[in-house]
Amino acid sequence: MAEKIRVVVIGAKGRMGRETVQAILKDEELELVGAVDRTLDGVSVSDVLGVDAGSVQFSNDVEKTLVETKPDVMVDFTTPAVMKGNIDKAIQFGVRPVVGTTGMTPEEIAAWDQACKERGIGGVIAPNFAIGALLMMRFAAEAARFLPHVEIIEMHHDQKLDAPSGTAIKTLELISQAREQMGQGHPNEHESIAGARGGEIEGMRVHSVRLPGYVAHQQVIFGGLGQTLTIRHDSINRESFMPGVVLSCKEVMKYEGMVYGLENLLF
Ligand SMILES: NC(=O)C1=CN([C@@H]2O[C@H](COP(=O)(O)OP(=O)(O)OC[C@H]3O[C@@H](n4cnc5c(N)ncnc54)[C@H](O)[C@@H]3O)[C@@H](O)[C@H]2O)C=CC1
Ligand SMILES: O=C(O)C1=N[C@H](C(=O)O)C[C@H](O)C1
Repeated sequence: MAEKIRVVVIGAKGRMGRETVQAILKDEELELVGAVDRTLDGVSVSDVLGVDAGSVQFSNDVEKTLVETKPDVMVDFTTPAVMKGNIDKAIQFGVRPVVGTTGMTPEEIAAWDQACKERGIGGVIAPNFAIGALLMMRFAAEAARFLPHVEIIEMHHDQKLDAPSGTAIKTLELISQAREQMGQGHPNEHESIAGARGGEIEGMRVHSVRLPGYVAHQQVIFGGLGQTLTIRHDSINRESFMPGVVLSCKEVMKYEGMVYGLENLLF
C-alpha cells in the first residue's frame, strides 16, 4: 500500500479543527501526525476530542510540530490574525498548506504562490470547502452574465470574526470576472443609518448577518426587469466542508504553487 499522507491540523480544538481531525482519522490515505491549538500542550488529542487519535498529543507550538512530525500537509483553521504566520512557516519547512481560514489579501496569496513555487510544493487556500457553495458561486458567475445587478446576503453564526465572509468575497470576485464593469443602484443614494447599504466591492453590495442558530449560509440575489433570481446555499453542519478538506490534502501533493479556490481543483 502507498505511504499515507502525513497531516497536522492547526486550530484542532476549534469548530472546524475538531471536525477535520475526525475526517482525517476516518480516511485510509491520510494519517494525523500532529494537532496544534493555543492553550493545549502535551495533552492527548483522544482525551480532549473524544476520538481515537492513538498517541497523538496536542502542541501549542506550530514550528516545533512541523519540525518534529515532518508532515506532508498542514491544515489551518485558526484565525485571520495567526493563519498568515502559520502559512509562512509551513512553506519555509516544505509543508504544503491547506488553508480554510479566511481573511487574506490578493497580494498575500500571490506572495505565497511564489513562495510555494520556489519551494517546489503545492498549497490550497479555499474560502469554502463545501461542494454546494462552490456550485452556488459557479452558478452565480454564470447568472451575472445575464443579470448583472447583484447583491449578497451572507449569514453566519455569531462567533465568526471576519466580515464579509471569505465565500462572499470569492463570489464577488468571480462575478466581477464574469460581468462588464458597471455601477449599481442610485448614484445619489444616502444612508440615514451608516452601513445600511452594506459593504461594497466593485459596485456590488454585501450584507453580513451574525446570529446564533446559523452555521454558514449565503444568498446571491440578482435583479432584472420585472424579476429577481436568488441562488442560495446552506451549510447546515460542518461535515459539509469535510469532503473538500480531505480532497485538498490529497490533491495538494500533485502540483506546485498556491491554488486559491477549490473550484480550481474540481471543475
Ligand atoms: N474554508 C471553509 O470552508 C471554512 C472556513 N472557516 C474558517 O475557518 C476559521 C476557523 O473557524 P472556526 O473553526 O469556526 O473557529 P474556532 O474559533 O472554532 O477555531 C479556531 C481555533 O484556532 C485556535 N487558535 C487560535 N489562535 C491560535 C494559535 N495562535 N495557535 C494555534 N491555535 C490557535 C483556537 O484556540 C480555536 O480552537 C475561520 O477563519 C472561518 O472563517 C470556517 C468554516 C468553513
Ligand atoms: O466562519 C465560518 O463559519 C465560515 N467561514 C468561511 C467564510 O468566511 O466564507 C466559510 C463558511 O462560510 C463558514
